[in-house]
This record gives sequence, C-alpha cells and structure tokens, in this order.
Amino acid sequence: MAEVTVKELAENVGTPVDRLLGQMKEAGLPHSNETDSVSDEEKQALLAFLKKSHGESSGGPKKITLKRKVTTQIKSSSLGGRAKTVNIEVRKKRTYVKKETTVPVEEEQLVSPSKREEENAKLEAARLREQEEKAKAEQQKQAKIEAEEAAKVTPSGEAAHSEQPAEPSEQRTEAVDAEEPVVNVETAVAETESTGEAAETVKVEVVADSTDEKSDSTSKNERKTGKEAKKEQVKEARSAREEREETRRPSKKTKGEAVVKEAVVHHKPVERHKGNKHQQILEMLDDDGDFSGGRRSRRRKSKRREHQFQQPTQPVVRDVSFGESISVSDLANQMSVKSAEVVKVLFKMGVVSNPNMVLDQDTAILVVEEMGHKYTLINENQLEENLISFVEENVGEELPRAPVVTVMGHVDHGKTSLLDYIRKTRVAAGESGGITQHIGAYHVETANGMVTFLDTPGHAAFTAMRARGAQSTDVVILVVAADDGVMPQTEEAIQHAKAAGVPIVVAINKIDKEAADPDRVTSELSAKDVVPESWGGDTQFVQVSAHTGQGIDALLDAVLLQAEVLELKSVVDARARGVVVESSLDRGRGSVSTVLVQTGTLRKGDIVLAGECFGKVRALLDETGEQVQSAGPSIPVQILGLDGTPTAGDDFIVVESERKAREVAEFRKEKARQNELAHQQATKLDNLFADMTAGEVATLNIVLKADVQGSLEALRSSLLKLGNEEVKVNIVSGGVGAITESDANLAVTASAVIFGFNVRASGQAREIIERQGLDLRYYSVIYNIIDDVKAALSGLLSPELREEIVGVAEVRDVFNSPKFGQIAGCMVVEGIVYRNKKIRVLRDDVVIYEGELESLRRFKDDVQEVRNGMECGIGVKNYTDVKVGDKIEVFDIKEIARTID
Ligand SMILES: Nc1nc2c(ncn2[C@@H]2O[C@H](COP(=O)(O)OP(=O)(O)OP(=O)(O)O)[C@@H](O)[C@H]2O)c(=O)[nH]1
Repeated sequence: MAEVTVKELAENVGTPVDRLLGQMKEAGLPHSNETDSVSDEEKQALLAFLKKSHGESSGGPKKITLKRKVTTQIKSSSLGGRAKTVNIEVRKKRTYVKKETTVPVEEEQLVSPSKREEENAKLEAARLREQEEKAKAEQQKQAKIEAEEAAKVTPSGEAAHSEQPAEPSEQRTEAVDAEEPVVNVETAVAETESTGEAAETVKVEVVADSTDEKSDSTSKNERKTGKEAKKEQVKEARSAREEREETRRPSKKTKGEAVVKEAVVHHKPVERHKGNKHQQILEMLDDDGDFSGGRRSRRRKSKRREHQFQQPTQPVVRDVSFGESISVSDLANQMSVKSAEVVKVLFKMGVVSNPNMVLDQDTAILVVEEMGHKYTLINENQLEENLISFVEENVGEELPRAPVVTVMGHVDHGKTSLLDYIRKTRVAAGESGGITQHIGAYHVETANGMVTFLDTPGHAAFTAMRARGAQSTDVVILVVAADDGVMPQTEEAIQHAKAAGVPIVVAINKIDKEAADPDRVTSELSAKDVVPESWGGDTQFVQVSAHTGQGIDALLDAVLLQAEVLELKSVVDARARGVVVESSLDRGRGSVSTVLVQTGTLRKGDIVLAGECFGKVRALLDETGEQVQSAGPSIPVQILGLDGTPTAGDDFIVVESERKAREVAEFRKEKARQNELAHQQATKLDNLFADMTAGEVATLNIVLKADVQGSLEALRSSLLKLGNEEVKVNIVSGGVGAITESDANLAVTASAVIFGFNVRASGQAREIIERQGLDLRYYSVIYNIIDDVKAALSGLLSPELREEIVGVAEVRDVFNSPKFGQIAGCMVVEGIVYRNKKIRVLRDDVVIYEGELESLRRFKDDVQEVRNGMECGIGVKNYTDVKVGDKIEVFDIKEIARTID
C-alpha cells in the first residue's frame, strides 16, 4: 500500500488534521505536520493504539452464548426383537451479541482503504460524529474538561498525551456503552419474559455487569423506574379492574380461575406478565375476601374459633320422640350418644340388645328416663290423621254428580260391545281375540246427563279394588246374554255387587239374536235374588242389543234413574280426592295413572299423593288423550308426573306440599312393608292356626285348581272329608285350568291357601301371590295334598296348653330399697329363675299371687336368669307382700299341637 500524507489520511477518514495528528502523537508516532507521510506500518500502529484506547485489548466479552442440552431416549424394537435404545441429545444455543457501536470507524477505514469502503466509512464516521457531538452537548461538563484537556496538550507532554487525549474517546465510549447495554438488557428481559426463560435474563444482566458498572447501575435504575412504572400500571389496572368488577362481580372468580386452569391444562409455563395479572386478580379477590386465599385464612380463623371448646355447665337434656317402637340406634342418635351406651343401659335393665334391636315403647321410655332425657310419644297415625283433617277442610256446596258405572258379566256376554256402542268407538275390534285387555275409564254424555264408565276386564279389578276397600262404583250394569243365561261369572258379579252394596241394573243383551230368551234370563236371575220390579223386586231389567243399539237409551235412563235415587252429590270447589283405577309405566311419559275424581277438582300442577306414590301433576289427559286443565267429580283422567305406579283401588288425594306428600308416602311404604311381613306370616298354611280364636270353628280356606275335572272332583271330596267339629275345610273356589289373577285375588279376600294340582299360576297371579305373600303349593300326587291339609288342620286344632315349672326360689330375706321398692333376697332351689317368665308366689304351697318379676339381680347387676344354688334379689311386679319363707315359682306355658287321628 502506498504511503499517504497526514492530510490525505485525515481527509480519507473524515477527521480534522489536528485531531488526527494528536491521536498519532498519542500513539507515539513522530508525525507533527500535515505533509508528513504515513507508512502502512505507522497506520497499523495507529490502529492498534486506537483499538487499545477503546478497550479492545481488555478482552471483555462481546458476546455470550448460552447452551442448553436436553437428552432423551427413544426405545425401538429391531427386527430381531431386541430393544434398541437411542439417546437423542438436543442442543439449543442462544447467543447475545453486544452491539459494537463504539468502535471508531476510522480504524475500519485504516484497514480497508478501498474507495467503496472508504465512502461507507465516511458515512459511518459522519454518523458517529453526530452522536459524539450530541453526547458532548449533553455532557457539558465533560466537554469542558475535554476542552481544558485539549488546551493543556503540549507537544512535549508525553505522559499527558498518553493519558489525557484518550479520555474523551473513552468517555465517549462510556456514554454510548452506558446507553447501549441498557437497551440490550431491556430487550433481553422483554424477550426472556415473553418466553419464560428467566435464567437467560440473569445471564444477560451479567453481560451488562461485566461490561460496565455505570451502565449496570444505569440499567438497574432504568429497570427500577421501569418496575415502578409497572407498579403504577398495575395499580391503575387494578383500580380500573376493581371498578369493572364492581359492575360484573360474579364473573371475576371464573376469570381468575380460568387463567390458572389454562396454564394447567396446556402445561404451559404461566407467562410472567400473565402471572402478574393472575396475581393481581388473586390479590384483588383476596381484598374482596371471597377467593381461595381469603377463604382459607378465614377457614383457619373459624377453625381456631371452633376449637375453643367450652365445657357445658350442665347436662344437655334432649327431647326424644318415638312411636310404638324405635330401634336402639335411632334412640341413641336422638339422645346424641353412641348405640353402645344404650346397649349398656339396656343390659343393666336386664335386656340383652344390639343397635338394630327394636325396642317397644315402654322399654324405650325406661331407657330415655334412665339416661336423663325427656321423651315425646308420637302417634304413628298422626300423619294420616293430619291428612284426613286437611281433607275435611274440604267444605263447600255439594252438587249433583254423574254416576260411576261398572259393567260386569260373564265372558263374551257383550260387555265391551255394549260400552263400545255407548261411546261410539270400536274398542272391541282392536282387542286381541276380542277380549278386553285393559282397565279404562271414560265418561259419556247422554241426552239425560253424564255417565262415567269404568271399563274393567271382568271381576278381577273390581275384586282387587274392593279388597282395598275402594268404593268407586255407584251402579253395576250386569250384562247377561239373552241366548246364554246366567253363567258362573254372572253369579260372581252378583255376589261382588251385593257385597259392595252397589245397586244392579240388568242389561239382557243380544236381544236381537234368534235364540234370545229374556224370560229365562229373568227367572234365572230371580233365583239368584236379582228380582225385576215387575216381579215385585227392586232391580231394573232392560233388554238391549249392543249390535242394533236397541234399548241402550233405556238402559242409560235406568242408570240415571238409579243415580237419582242414590242422590249422588259431591263438592266441586275443593281439593280433589278419588281413586286410582289403573296405572302403568309408559316408556316415554313415565308413570301414567288413570284416576277417578270423586270429590273436588283436580288441576294441573296439583301435588297428588296416591297410595305410596306422589308427585306433581305434569299433565291431565282425558279418555281421548286430549290435555285438560282440570277434572271435577266423577270424571276419570289420566295423570302424568307421579313417582311410581300406584295400585288400582288406592286412594288419591291432593296435598298441600310435596314435602308432606313425600312424608306420608314414605310412612305408608314402611307400614305396608310391615303389614306385608305380618300378612305373610298369617296366610301361610303352617301358621293358619295362629289366627284361630278359642271356641270358634276354625276354617281352612282353599282355592283349588286342577288339570282335569276328574282330579278336581277326587280332591274336593277327599279334602271335604277331612276335619271334625273343631276344624273344617272350605273350598272357596275349585276349577280346572291355570291359577289365574282372579283366583289369586279371591285367595286374598278369603285368606285362602292356593293348591295347584298339575297346574301352575299365571304371571299376573304369581305377582299377586308374591306381593300378598299368599301360600301357593303345587302338587302332582293326591295323597301329598291330603297329608299336607291334614297337617295344617292339626295346626288348626286348639293346641293343648301345658304348664311347666322351670325354677323355684326361696325367700330368705326381705328388704326395701328406696330405688327398687321391695326386694326379696332369695336362693334358687330348683331349676332356673328367668327374668321374663311368669311367676307365682306360694305361701305354704298355696298360690297367693300370680304375676311377673319386676327385677332380677345378682349383687348389683340386672340379670336375665339365675341358676340353681345361687342367690339373687327378686322384685315382684305390683306385689309388696312377699315374706321370708315364701317360694317364688317360675313357670312356662308350652303349647302341644294335637293331630287328627
Ligand atoms: N248378535 C249380537 N252379538 C253381540 C251383541 N253384543 C255382543 N255381541 C257379540 O258377542 C261377542 C262378545 O262380545 P264382547 O263385547 O267382546 O264381550 P265381552 O263380554 O266384552 O267379552 P270379554 O271382553 O271377553 O269379557 C262378540 O262377537 C260380539 O260381536 C249383541 O247385542 N248382539
């Protein structure tokens, strides 16, 4: 490279000649004139000096590279089936470069003298100069010093030269440095904050540290002010948010939680600024005192408060309420003691118990008193009584109501056809085999008034309803086919109607038929005590034809006339009450119950209690399936909304509240369960004798079904031969074929056992048998039936009662205890003295008192029994005249069953 003069070099780098000469002097070069030539070596020397003066030689880090290494393993199975583990190392590198803005451009120009580079250098130098001057203007003091230093400069001042001229450039560098790293740090912080890499932030701050103390402090200050600014922002945001929260308070918790949730769900590190936000929300919520932190602290506080136990100053006396019986555990619960406590007390009273044991009312009272509590006796029927009184509030004007009619008669005599004709719909055609499969109810308008029909499939439902004491029918239409006459089911219908005290209107049907013989029917019915008015009786007979419609109007008139005689009236404006006709579970609609309103008006939305079911009436449907808003007396409706399917014949009633309905329903369920248990015991063949009352002729009622007529007759005669003057067999019903629903219902009403000889019960019959706990027995050998009945009748014979003395105690001493009254100190001389068995007091072997023991104690303990040779204390109930020398005899009564020879 060719040599240049100082002036040319100054022009090339865009620096004043004087300044360049000064720098050259500092670098130890001999140049003092602008015309002096500068060699390449000198240029290099000047460059080295300048670099040094700008701190390059200090070797301070210009860049920091952060490395992160993550090693993971991947396991793969090779073809040979051997697992292969591959280590994967992921290296991340991040480099932070300190901006090289302070390097004087002159130096670059010195080493790159080409024209293009020179121009670039010029531009860069110009920019630098501008910055430099700016810095100068800002730091006047430094400029002054610079000026002073410049003035001090003397050509001989080597030392001064070597130090002072460097200062301005150093300071200049510092000034730039002081700014640049701050910028860098802030950017770095912003970067790392947004990615959550806090570690990098720290490193970058170190860069600033190592670079320049001043810059660090400045950046710290700046950061500090930045923090304060943030604080201010947070505060502002907080107050703004608080204002916003005031207006839409309910959403704040959700928002705060949502931030956390999001972070958790996506496994993202919570961003710092978002974290701050979250923190703010938490803080705000805490301020409000209704978020977790606040709650927790409050809980802690309240816990502390709870723990401050205060000993009660006097024993807590609790009021315990129970009915006829209560279990030990329930009693304990009510007294707030452990069951074991009650068991202990009972044990002291001589009763061995367990928590599940049910105590009778008297025992429960003793326990409660013993434990120092009060008791209230509950009338268990209170609920029902309350319900009745609630219903009796149903006062209002009684208005005439439509009669409710049940059509009964033998199979195929035309019941459905008759009803079909009356309501002008063809129900019969739609039925399988023409037999009515459903129980329904509907009302029809006639020219003379309204009539409600209960459409039943014969007598079963009527019997079932009757068995539950449901009096739903006002009039029975007895259908008898004029061509067939009185048949078994006709007779049955008559019996049912008479038993229920329901007037009959006879419809002699199929009068259109050639074979019709109404007179025969009339005479046959008269023989059954159904006598027409024309023959001096009180029953209306109407000849009808369900096919031609002949006599149907007359029949309806007869029914309405009968209703008039009955003076059927009912309150309309009152809470509804009535009877359940049928109910079923519909797949789409749930429980669907057909009910007949008997009094009052049932409305949509009413709370209905029907038997053991209850619910709010969701919808009311009439017989055509149309929704209605209400139903008055004698109107049948379907109700939707009950929680179950009540049984046909159950009463339904509108109650004040769902709570009340539930309470009574629960009570009824429990009662029914108990009744069922009791009933199951009573109707078992083996237990029948328990029902017998002394002096009466006991009867074993049997419903007998056989496969063929021959066996039926054989069985009937054999069974009827059994028995004597004390017991007898009564075959309530005997027939050929399967055991039907009707048979089961009959067995319920007659308290009969059911025998099936080579026949089985139908599904519906089995359901009733199971529900009612009837005794059903299947046989295939006649002698087995006879043997069983003989055995049952043996049970029915009055058992022989024999007395057995089980223990004797001699009275050795008598004393009075203020707590237990008179106590006889005894020695057991025979057998065992039992606490719960009957006793007699004998004086000189003559019975002077018969009764029970009040207490039996050994030493201080109540005991159940005391054996021979042991001493005991006996308190005799209601007897205070025991003397020394008396004997207390404990006896048992044993029943010895007799058999028929
Ligand atoms: N000729 C004539 N036939 C009748 C009359 N009434 C009913 N029938 C017929 O008698 C048969 C039995 O009629 P239903 O109405 O099904 O008799 P039901 O008593 O209801 O029978 P179940 O449903 O089985 O109890 C049918 O074939 C009817 O068409 C009538 O007045 N005249």
